[in-house]
Amino acid sequence: MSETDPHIKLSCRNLWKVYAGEKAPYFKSEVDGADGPALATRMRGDGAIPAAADVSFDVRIGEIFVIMGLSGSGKSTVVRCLSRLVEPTHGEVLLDGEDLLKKTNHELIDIRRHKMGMVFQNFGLMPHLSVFDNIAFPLVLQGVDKAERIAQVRRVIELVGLEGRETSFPRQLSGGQQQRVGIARSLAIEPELWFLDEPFSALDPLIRRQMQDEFLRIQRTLKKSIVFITHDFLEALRIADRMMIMRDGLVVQQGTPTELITNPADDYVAEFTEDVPMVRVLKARDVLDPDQSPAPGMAEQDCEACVDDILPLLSSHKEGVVAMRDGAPLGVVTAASVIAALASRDADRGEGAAS
Ligand SMILES: Nc1ncnc2c1ncn2[C@@H]1O[C@H](COP(=O)(O)OP(=O)(O)OP(=O)(O)O)[C@@H](O)[C@H]1O
Repeated sequence: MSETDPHIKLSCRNLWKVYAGEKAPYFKSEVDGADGPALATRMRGDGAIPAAADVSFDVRIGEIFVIMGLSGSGKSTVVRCLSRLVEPTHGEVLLDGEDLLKKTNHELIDIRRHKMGMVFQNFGLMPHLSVFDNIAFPLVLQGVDKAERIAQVRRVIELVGLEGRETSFPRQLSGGQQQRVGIARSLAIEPELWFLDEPFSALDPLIRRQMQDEFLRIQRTLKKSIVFITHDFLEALRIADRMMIMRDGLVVQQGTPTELITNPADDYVAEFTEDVPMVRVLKARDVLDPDQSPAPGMAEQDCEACVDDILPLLSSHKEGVVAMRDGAPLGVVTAASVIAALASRDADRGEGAAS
């Protein structure tokens, strides 16, 4: 059972959120063991909105779990249900095996204040407070004493690279800087669970990419358990350990970004992934020629490296690059082996989407 699995931080089980439920009430007995898609269709027919319909997934400790889907597919609803900012209609949300839906309001506030960090697309900063005070705010709510507060705010300001801007007000900062404040503020309480709802979508592409790098750097240090919403598959590809695609409140597919790209469940998933360049998906281990033996002096690269990262090496090492796993050669990547693999994967992808 997932709730006893020590690797799982958060487990969302058969979660439903039905809006307009007062017009068309749906009770526990109806959703228990129901066929999610069929019941969601019936609800819509009755004028209700099943914004989350039988949603189940796990977030493992230290992983980045990405939720994607078109506008209105239910991503924000699900994430808000995880912290009960939106009250679920039915289901279980297990944090370290304990059901948040069974907590009292008082217990919930305490869990949110001490265990959950949230970052939103519109930054959500308080305009009348300085950078320092914005970041300190959740610590004030927690009742952390002044000396500890100052030390902690300084720590997170350094972590996100905002030294020197402590006395600025949000209006004096660029979008990227404002989001750094949002990130620092959410990290100040050292949350175990970190929810990010399209945190970078308001930023221009260059800053967005820098912020993704920063985010990954911070995550390598802090190893939080993260739920991250995005519209952008390339962003998901860069950051996700695993991901989930939603449509009309339902989960369409879950897997690693590579699994979704190479084996999309349907056309909806395939459309999200169609612009993704395969050189950023395929790894050395996917494109090597296992029959070619490494020659002495050949360049080496880890078998998990992206083709995108190997191509520059291949241009200066025409004889090929040895793909290594745990210090042993797996095979040789050559220009010909890369081209052959790309051609066959593109063909597979075409078939997957068409079927
Ligand atoms: N308070 C509410 N009352 C009624 N319906 C709502 C409410 N909040 C959300 N919905 C509906 O629930 C569905 C899912 O909305 P949600 O905001 O979760 O989608 P989303 O995937 O996060 O969209 P976006 O990417 O645009 O933020 C939509 O049909 C929306 O209109």
